Amino acid sequence: MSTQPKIAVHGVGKSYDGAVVLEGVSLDVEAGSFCTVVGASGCGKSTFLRMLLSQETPDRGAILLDGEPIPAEPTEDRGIVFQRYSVFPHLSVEDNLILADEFANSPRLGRVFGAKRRAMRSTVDRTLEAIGLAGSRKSYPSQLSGGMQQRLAIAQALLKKPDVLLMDEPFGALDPGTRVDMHALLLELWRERGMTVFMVTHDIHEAFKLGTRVLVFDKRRHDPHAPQRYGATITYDLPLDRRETSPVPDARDLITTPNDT
Ligand SMILES: Nc1ncnc2c1ncn2[C@@H]1O[C@H](COP(=O)(O)OP(=O)(O)OP(=O)(O)O)[C@@H](O)[C@H]1O
Repeated sequence: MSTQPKIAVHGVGKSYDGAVVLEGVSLDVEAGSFCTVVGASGCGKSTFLRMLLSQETPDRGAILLDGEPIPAEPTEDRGIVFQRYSVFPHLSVEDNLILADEFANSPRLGRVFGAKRRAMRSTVDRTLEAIGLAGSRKSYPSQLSGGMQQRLAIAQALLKKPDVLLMDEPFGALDPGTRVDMHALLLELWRERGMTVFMVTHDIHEAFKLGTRVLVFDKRRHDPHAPQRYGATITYDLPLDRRETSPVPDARDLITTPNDT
């Protein structure tokens, strides 16, 4: 069995206009991991995610995907879900999912026919049931609640069957009840598909509930006279045994503030 990590990050750093955002970020992630990413606002979590998607390039260091340098452009095998719904407003619920599935099955043409099309219809039907939108299949996104739109966005990303799913606060705008439903759906699909997931969240309980590994981003060094001099890195990398209920630490013990140093 190969022990090659799915994603390997070696000494990655990133600055914007002279301000260091990330420095010395290194980690190996095995396929099928569910990494949750937490840290103070503005510490570079989204920047890190955008680098994994190739929407952003590191200034230094390297990122490897399956042992090879990560492709320079975003690719279909790396799906992304943002906090705000990224669905097509001019397509119905059903057509949004059909389009995602067509691209997964025929990335060049975006169209499938015959038996493949019938199989795709049944996948879309099952997905509509799973996300509780079967009764709204003909509705347009503007006719759905925020929670329903976000469920559609997540289902759309999952139907593309990405190898690596990148999620930036995907549940941030949802009410607590819908959040719990979406957690269950995401965990079910993650287990079924064996995807490698990175999810940024501000909710430490969500991080510990969903993750098999919690990554805490924070600054190791602070210069009070030049706050932009140092960037954040991974200060805690906490593997979780999901068979046990791990106690959730107090976030204040994990994330320091400049006054702590
Ligand atoms: N394209 C860009 N150009 C200039 N500065 C940027 C750019 N993208 C991010 N930044 C800066 O980098 C820093 C980190 O931003 P990032 O969005 O990665 O943080 P974050 O940890 O995800 O924050 P939040 O939790 O508030 O979403 C911020 O100071 C931000 O202003």
